Amino acid sequence: MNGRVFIIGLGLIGGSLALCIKKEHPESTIFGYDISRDNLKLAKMLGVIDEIASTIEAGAQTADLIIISTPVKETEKIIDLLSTLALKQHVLITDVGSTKSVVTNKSQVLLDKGITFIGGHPMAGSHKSGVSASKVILFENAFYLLTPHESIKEQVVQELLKWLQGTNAKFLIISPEEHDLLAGAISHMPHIVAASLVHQADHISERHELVTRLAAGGFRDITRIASSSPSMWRDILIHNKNVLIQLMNDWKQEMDKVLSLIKHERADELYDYFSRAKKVRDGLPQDQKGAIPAFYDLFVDVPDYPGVISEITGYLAKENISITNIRIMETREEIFGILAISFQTEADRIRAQKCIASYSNYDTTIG
Ligand SMILES: NC(=O)C1=CN([C@@H]2O[C@H](COP(=O)(O)OP(=O)(O)OC[C@H]3O[C@@H](n4cnc5c(N)ncnc54)[C@H](O)[C@@H]3O)[C@@H](O)[C@H]2O)C=CC1
Ligand SMILES: O=C(O)C(=O)Cc1ccc(O)cc1
Repeated sequence: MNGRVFIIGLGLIGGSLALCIKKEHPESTIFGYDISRDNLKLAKMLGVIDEIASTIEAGAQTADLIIISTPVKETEKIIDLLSTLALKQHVLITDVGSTKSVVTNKSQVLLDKGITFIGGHPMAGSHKSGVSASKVILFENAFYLLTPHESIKEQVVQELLKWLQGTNAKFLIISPEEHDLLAGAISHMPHIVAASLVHQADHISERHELVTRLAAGGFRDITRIASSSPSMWRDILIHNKNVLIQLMNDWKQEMDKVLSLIKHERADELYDYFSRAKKVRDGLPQDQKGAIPAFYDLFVDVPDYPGVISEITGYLAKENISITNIRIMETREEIFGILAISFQTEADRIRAQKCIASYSNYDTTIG
């Protein structure tokens, strides 16, 4: 498509969408604005945008598509500002925020003026922030939820889908309320729980220094999302307050139930509790991206000697297999092998397994 795309907020998500749109529509012009001048210059330097807009006003007025990819509280203010500007008659405005009810309610100021706004949420990302973390494949196979108001014509939704085709995401239309309940359960709650587990371990470490070292394995993996941007998550939780109050109360009740089972040593019921959770968890789809991205991990059973990482990465480099993370596990408990390597795709993991088998005698297992 040939048009002017204006991205407000050039971080991980705004930058990644810019790359996806440019890949699919090379004839379009992508220009951006960010409150941080340094970020803006970096986005231009990295080739994520074609042009810099000096202000939101300057960028918005000539745009055919406007994507608001700022923290959700800022998105509200930007929608207010956009509603005061003289925009192109057929401009399409969307956002990428992790909450949808507050933002879509706010978008009424645009709809009242005949300006189209379609709420959006690409349900993929990372605990990393900033334009330098943007990737063209970030949304591949991920769900991308859209929450158009019922007054929005199908043809306009199709136009937005066309712009966003380069994400290779799976688009679903859903109501803002349903979105917030689902995102609350599978994304917002896990972030709260991950942060709380980190706090708990941190308190214990005041008395037992060893806890930090022992926390290197599974604990580190399940609390990875506690490394996400604190300001982003502060805003998400406040926006989704009503849903989260309900979900957290349910969670507290659930914890009380488990506490009581432990206290009274109800062995059979505890077994059932874990057994039912295992069954549900084992049944989750493995070949698609959820809100919290999966990593394709491969564990390599290697002797713990200096130089082992470069030996393995050397084999992978010979076959041009890129990795996203590599680490020595500090515990052998529950996993076979001590070198954990993460890949972007399942195909890379399979190639890596074959590659390591052909260059060495090290055993590998899939995590
Ligand atoms: N990080 C993730 O994994 C995901 C985040 N989201 C949502 O995407 C949005 C952006 O998140 P990220 O890209 O991760 O954050 P980020 O921190 O990487 O980028 C946000 C950018 O917005 C800029 N910004 C802040 N206020 C601004 C304003 N008033 N005007 C212009 N620019 C402003 C910041 O300087 C920053 O460059 C958030 O609403 C978040 O809820 C959605 C899906 C995944
Ligand atoms: O891996 C992580 O840190 C995530 O949880 C990614 C993420 C963050 C926010 C979203 O609205 C959707 C996905």
